[in-house]
Amino acid sequence: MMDKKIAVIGAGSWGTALSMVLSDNGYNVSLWSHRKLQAEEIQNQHTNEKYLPGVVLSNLIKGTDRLDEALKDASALLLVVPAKAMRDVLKQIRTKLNHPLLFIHGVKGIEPGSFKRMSEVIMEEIPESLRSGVVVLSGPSHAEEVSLRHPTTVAVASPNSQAAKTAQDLFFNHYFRVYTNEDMIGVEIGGALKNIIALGAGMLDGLGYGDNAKAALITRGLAEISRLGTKLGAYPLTFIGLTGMGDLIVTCTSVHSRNWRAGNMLGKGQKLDEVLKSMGMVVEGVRTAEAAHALAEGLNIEMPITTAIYQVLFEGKHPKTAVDELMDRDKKDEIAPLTHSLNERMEQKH
Ligand SMILES: NC(=O)C1=CN([C@@H]2O[C@H](COP(=O)(O)OP(=O)(O)OC[C@H]3O[C@@H](n4cnc5c(N)ncnc54)[C@H](OP(=O)(O)O)[C@@H]3O)[C@@H](O)[C@H]2O)C=CC1
Ligand SMILES: O=C(CO)COP(=O)(O)O
Repeated sequence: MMDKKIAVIGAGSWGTALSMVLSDNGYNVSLWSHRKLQAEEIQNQHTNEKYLPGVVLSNLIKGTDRLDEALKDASALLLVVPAKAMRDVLKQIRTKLNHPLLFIHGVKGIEPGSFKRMSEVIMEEIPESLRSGVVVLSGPSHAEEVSLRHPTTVAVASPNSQAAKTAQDLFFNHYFRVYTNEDMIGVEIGGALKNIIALGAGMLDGLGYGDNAKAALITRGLAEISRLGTKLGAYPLTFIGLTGMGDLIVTCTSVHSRNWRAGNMLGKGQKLDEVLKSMGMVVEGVRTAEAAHALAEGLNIEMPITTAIYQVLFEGKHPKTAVDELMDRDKKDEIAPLTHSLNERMEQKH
């Protein structure tokens, strides 16, 4: 049945966990992997041991390494590949598409080089006639916990409220509660930039600092994410929601987080190259730190924490020195700069 099939593009941890949510909701899922062996494992063994060890997948989830097969008769498509692979995968999809689909993505990153959000990349690569809407799905949601069907909340955001409602209907169930949101910019920026702060949280833990430092990092990290996001056109209140504060809490405090784990190794003195080699999964915060740093410089936005993490990642600064320098900056008012960007945003709206 045409409207009962969803194509999931990207068979890592998140693509696989979201396929489970969709199959629990009764949808046939075609889970596409760019690796033949992995597609065969999903199809024949009903497992994806590398990315979600110990989990058994429903018969409704079919593995394939053929994009045309994944897209055939699907009414919606969920993109869950690393941000740096998004444009290339979309170019491949474009050549196989012959009917309009709802494009949903669950990617928390910014395109390296262009510094574009994922929805911008989708709209550039897929002609309007071949998409019935573009939606981002984001929020505090580790794949490992979703695959155990533990209570989880996310938001689906799109300026097209009908598209967001359709995505909400696809994913909503008793353990996966989905809210709609119209602020796609805020949701994409919050989801991507929290990974930088999660790297910082891991570094603090690696350095042996405690909960005070972590709470400071999360709160002041959110302040600078909001500053940049608001300048890019986001609605300020989005950042205190699930996809802002919510995702910061889960990523900065959970051992499931790859960004936290990578940061933790860096804090303990390991080098970035060896950390990334040992992870075996995507650590989006590293490239996003580069993007956020460049965007902040271009727009003249103060993002001291992002800058410090960028310097640790790419300029060899020791994490302890970065913390010391952050603490020794000039005295500041806590709220005034936020009020300023809020007022600026309100003036733009009127
Ligand atoms: N894991 C989680 O809990 C969550 C993740 N996310 C976001 O989802 C996105 C995907 O992350 P996640 O699933 O965790 O990542 P993983 O590292 O677990 O998996 C990434 C998948 O994408 C594949 N891939 C890599 N490059 C390409 C390419 N060029 N073309 C096609 N496929 C490719 C990988 O294949 P290969 O095996 O060859 O590397 C792998 O199957 C990220 O943006 C992440 O931030 C969002 C919420 C939760
Ligand atoms: O975004 C996530 C949870 O909401 C997953 O974070 P990591 O990519 O750091 O594992």
